[in-house]
Amino acid sequence: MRVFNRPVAWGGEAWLWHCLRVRGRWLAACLLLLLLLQLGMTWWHRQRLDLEAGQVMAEGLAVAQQLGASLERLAQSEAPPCSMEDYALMAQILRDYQYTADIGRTVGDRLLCTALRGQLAVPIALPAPDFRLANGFSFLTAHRLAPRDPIPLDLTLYRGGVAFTPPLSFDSSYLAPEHSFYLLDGQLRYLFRILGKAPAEGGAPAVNWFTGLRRCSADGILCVVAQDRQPWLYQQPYGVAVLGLVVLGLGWGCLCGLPVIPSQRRLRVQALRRAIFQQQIQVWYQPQIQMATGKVTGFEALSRWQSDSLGNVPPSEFIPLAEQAGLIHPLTLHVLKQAVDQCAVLLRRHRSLTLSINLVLGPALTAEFFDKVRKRVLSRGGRCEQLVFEITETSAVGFANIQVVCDAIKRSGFRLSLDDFGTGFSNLSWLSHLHADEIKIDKMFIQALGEEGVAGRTADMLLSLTASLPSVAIVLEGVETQAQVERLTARGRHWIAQGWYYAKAMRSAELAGYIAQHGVAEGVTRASVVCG
Ligand SMILES: Nc1nc2c(ncn2[C@@H]2O[C@@H]3COP(=O)(O)O[C@H]4[C@@H](O)[C@H](n5cnc6c(=O)[nH]c(N)nc65)O[C@@H]4COP(=O)(O)O[C@H]3[C@H]2O)c(=O)[nH]1
Repeated sequence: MRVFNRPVAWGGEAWLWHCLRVRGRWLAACLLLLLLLQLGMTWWHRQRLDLEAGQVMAEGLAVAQQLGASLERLAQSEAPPCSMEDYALMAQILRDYQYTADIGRTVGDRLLCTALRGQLAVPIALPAPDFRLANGFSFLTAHRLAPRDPIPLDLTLYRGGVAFTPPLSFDSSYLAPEHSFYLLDGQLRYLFRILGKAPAEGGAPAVNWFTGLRRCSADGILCVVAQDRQPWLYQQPYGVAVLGLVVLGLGWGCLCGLPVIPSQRRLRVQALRRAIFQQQIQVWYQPQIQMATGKVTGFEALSRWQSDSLGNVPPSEFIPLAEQAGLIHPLTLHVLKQAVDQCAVLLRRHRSLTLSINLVLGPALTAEFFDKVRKRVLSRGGRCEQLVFEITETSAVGFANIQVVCDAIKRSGFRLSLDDFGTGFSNLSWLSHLHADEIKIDKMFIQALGEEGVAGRTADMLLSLTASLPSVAIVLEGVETQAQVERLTARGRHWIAQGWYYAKAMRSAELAGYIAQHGVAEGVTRASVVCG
């Protein structure tokens, strides 16, 4: 009997509900944090863009003001167009206003002269303006006056005067965004300046709210669009979605103890559960031998797990795992059924043979449980006294609990064996209180036999003690060598040995052959309890 650990009901569904119920507010907090972070970053980003848009707006307004003032001055002149006086004024204006590249006179849609070109031999017909403002100003963007002009100029027309400015002075919206950028603060930005086009009139490029902004002057004459050329992840809607998922995943995973990534242990428990319920756990049998005669008295059922994914897992690993994961009772049931069924013929044929089963103490080991086992044994033609339940004293579980289970075992007519005797917390009073039919001396003592030191002396003491228990069968575990056998038989007690010297655990098919070869010890079984 091993320690019965509290079963851990921790399936996928339970975990999900646990996370939702217990961790729901943490997840909400994560999302809120993400939202605040996003809002904060966007606010900070727009503040910077706003500042830059303000600078460009100031420049644009300066251009607009100078253009307006220069053309206003020309319009107020009384000098006849293209007269000497007029040229003098135009030259003065060119000097006064840095943004004005040239200035000229028009009549109707024809350009007659400019300050730099002088009187044109043939007046140039100007195309219709691109746009007009209510205040009488109209604009022509990127216009070449003559086919051989090196660059197109922007033209502003006002009451018989025309001012020439370099291209993009008041409208760069006709350029593709990737061609229109400024280098500000070492960062590449799109900056559009639209002079003379109120946003309502169209023409302003569409702005992604996350990556850019548009500012227009109060009179709507100048608009500036500032936009990041290489937006950050957090500025893009899909980026926000990705960030959201990452934060959600991390929050969920961390706060729920990362069960998303199944631990090695979880994987092992899952594999073990499958193995038990799909009956992949095999039961092997290790013979128990009457040392005096070398004949078989019985055999112990031992679980073997050859897992597809984990390979051969020894019982020392999967039995404790089954206990911790609450799977030990299903495992016991499986072993019991398989063993009783596989050994039915042997047990029927040899009434003195016993079948030993390991038990782990737990609440499922009730009188009803043993009653069901009893019925199964009887239905297969066996006898209750042929079944030995081994309990281990390795834990300080309440003695009262142990006694209840032991009483149920005895009342059902089965035999009771104290396994690994000497290693646990029990004291000798257990022997009298539990009415054990058998004691199994742990292999630790057998292997220490003859040694100097505590283990050797304890082994000696335990073996001497057995002499005072004539009605209890003594099974010596872990007998491995000829020397051990000789030493033990020399002590003159008819012990039963279970060890590799005689045989290792084997399949049921091999067991029949082994028994046939070595014979069955008669009359070893003690009290014959009638159970059915
Ligand atoms: N070094 C050495 N070892 C020997 C020798 N002779 C036998 N053994 C090993 O000693 C163990 C005896 O079983 P146990 O004391 O009940 O100890 C068992 C038992 O407590 C537990 N166990 C095994 N199968 C089951 C099971 O189906 N149910 C439960 N509850 N426990 C089981 O796992 C323990 C270990 O089982 P196994 O690995 O099969 O190890 C077995 C057996 O293979 C020997 O000469 N030398």
